[in-house]
Amino acid sequence: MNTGQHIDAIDYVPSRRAHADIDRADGTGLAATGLRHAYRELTVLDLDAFTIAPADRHAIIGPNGAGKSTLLNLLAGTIRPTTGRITYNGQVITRRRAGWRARAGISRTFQHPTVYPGLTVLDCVRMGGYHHRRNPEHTPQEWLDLVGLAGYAQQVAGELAHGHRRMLDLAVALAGQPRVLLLDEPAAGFTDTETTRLLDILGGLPGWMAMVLVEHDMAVVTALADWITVLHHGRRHTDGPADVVRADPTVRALYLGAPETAHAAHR
Ligand SMILES: Nc1ncnc2c1ncn2[C@@H]1O[C@H](COP(=O)(O)OP(=O)(O)OP(=O)(O)O)[C@@H](O)[C@H]1O
Repeated sequence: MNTGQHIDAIDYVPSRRAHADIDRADGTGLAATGLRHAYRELTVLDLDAFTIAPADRHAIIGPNGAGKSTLLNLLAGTIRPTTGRITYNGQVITRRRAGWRARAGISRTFQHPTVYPGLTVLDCVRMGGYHHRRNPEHTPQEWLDLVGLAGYAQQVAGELAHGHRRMLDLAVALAGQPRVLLLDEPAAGFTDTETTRLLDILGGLPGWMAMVLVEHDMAVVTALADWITVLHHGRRHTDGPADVVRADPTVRALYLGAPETAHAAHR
């Protein structure tokens, strides 16, 4: 066990979500065991287990630097764990790169969207769905319609405003026809109108699509998630059904601050 200074600050808490959840789903789903990530000697994430079964809507919350994006990056394959194992539908994918995982059904959006800035909006979505080009569920234009960018198809992606760029990032991820959608602060920097639109879009996605949501905005978490994991200094502070975690006095005191919103804790 690593003894990095970050991690020692909080007790180890086993997940309330058993690996039986994956078994219940006939072995399908995304599962990590003994997942640890360190930068040099500093461990920034240390989780015994983390599982996503089909149709799960799972939010990861916690203060800045808690390890939320690190966990998402490990699941997406953007970074590799220092130790631990990740499986997807029973297959070990720990060393698989992000592109391989996207083709296998694990797509993600970014905290800072990195859409192909020189391509048109439409071509970005074509790229996102490239591996399904012979048998797409929807055309690129239909994905743009869904996210409200129908009128921007021929615009250069790098010239989009922040909110539109985020929506494009989502369309690119969806064009990959994910079974697991990883969302890194999808509502960050959005106006209330854009957040409402985002919630409509995400709430309208097929029920079988699993979602892992890193988000500071508790209104978004409440609208989308049925399960919450609270990370603190890289460890699971607690997890459980969304309403139970939101009512937990320690979570409220440590993280939520003012009722109903986490924004205050992050500003
Ligand atoms: N490339 C890196 N090199 C060194 N330390 C890093 C690196 N990336 C992240 N960290 C550290 O890892 C810890 C976890 O970072 P991470 O981005 O996962 O936190 P987070 O919970 O997503 O935070 P936020 O809410 O601010 O996005 C932080 O202490 C951060 O400074």
